[in-house]
Amino acid sequence: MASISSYLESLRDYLPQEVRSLSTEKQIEWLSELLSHRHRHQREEEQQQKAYEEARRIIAEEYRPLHHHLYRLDGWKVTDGFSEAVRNKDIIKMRAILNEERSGVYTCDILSKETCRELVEEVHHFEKWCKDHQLRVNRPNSMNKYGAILDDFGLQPVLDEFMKAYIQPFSTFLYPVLGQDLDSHHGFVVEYELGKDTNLGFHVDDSEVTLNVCLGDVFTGGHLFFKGVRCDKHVHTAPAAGECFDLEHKVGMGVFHVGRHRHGANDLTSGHRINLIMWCRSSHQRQARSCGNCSCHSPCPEWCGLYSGPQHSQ
Ligand SMILES: O=C(O)CCC(=O)C(=O)O
Ligand SMILES: [Fe+2]
Repeated sequence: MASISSYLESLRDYLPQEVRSLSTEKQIEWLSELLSHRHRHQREEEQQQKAYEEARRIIAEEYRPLHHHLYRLDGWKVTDGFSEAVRNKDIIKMRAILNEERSGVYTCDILSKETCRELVEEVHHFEKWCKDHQLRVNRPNSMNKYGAILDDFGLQPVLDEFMKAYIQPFSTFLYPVLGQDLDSHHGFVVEYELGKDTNLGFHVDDSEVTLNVCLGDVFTGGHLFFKGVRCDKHVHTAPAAGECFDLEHKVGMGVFHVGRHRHGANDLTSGHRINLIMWCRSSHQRQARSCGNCSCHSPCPEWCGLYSGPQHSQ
């Protein structure tokens, strides 16, 4: 008991105010509850991870694609302008096919209608297969109850190739800091329909650069909204009026933006919208930004909308 008390003494400054005023016994009770909650949570996470890996194993062994050619890059039809610009990494041609909607957000026609339709069919085929095999479809992230992770059913290699062949050439010159050295991705679709998910809250992506391509369908509303690029330190600050704008989707059209460009999706008012999202990441960028185990001392970087000149980290 004596040693626990001395532990408690050393922890005192880190305990919440309301716990500090409790008796030693109550403090011990509070701490053991906290620890067992933490253990339960950890066990649940481990079990979920195991189940996820097992599901991926079954999918890899048993899932039969609907459109086999989508699993090879040459099976994806991109628009002529896009493929021509990218083929020779011709910056003038790449610039020419891009529309800069507002600072840092670019659009261009990327995927043919046929590839968009086939991707939607493949996702629905996979979801039906999961249902028939009583497997849970993993959702892209905590914000979506619908949609699917494309990397889960065999599209990871082709999406990696897509990132290297098509996204990297654009991001290299569009985003001189964050757009370099993309080396991994999270590829998924988001899906909206009345009665299901209808919008997406304000957030930043876990990516250096994001490509968002509208695959379908027929819908109204659901515009993307943007509210300025921010670093970790400034992510909760108010946007300036000039940083706020909406962007309408069009089937086949892709939107490039940095992951730290705060955004979301407005309410869908009718129909069905499904978009392909590639969160492209750079381990090199992440390492360069990290500050030991935390980001609290990192100075505000130049790409942040609130950058105000060089500062000294302390
Ligand atoms: O609904 C959309 O098109 C945006 C999706 C998005 O921002 C995301 O999944 O990170
Ligand atoms: Fe996003």
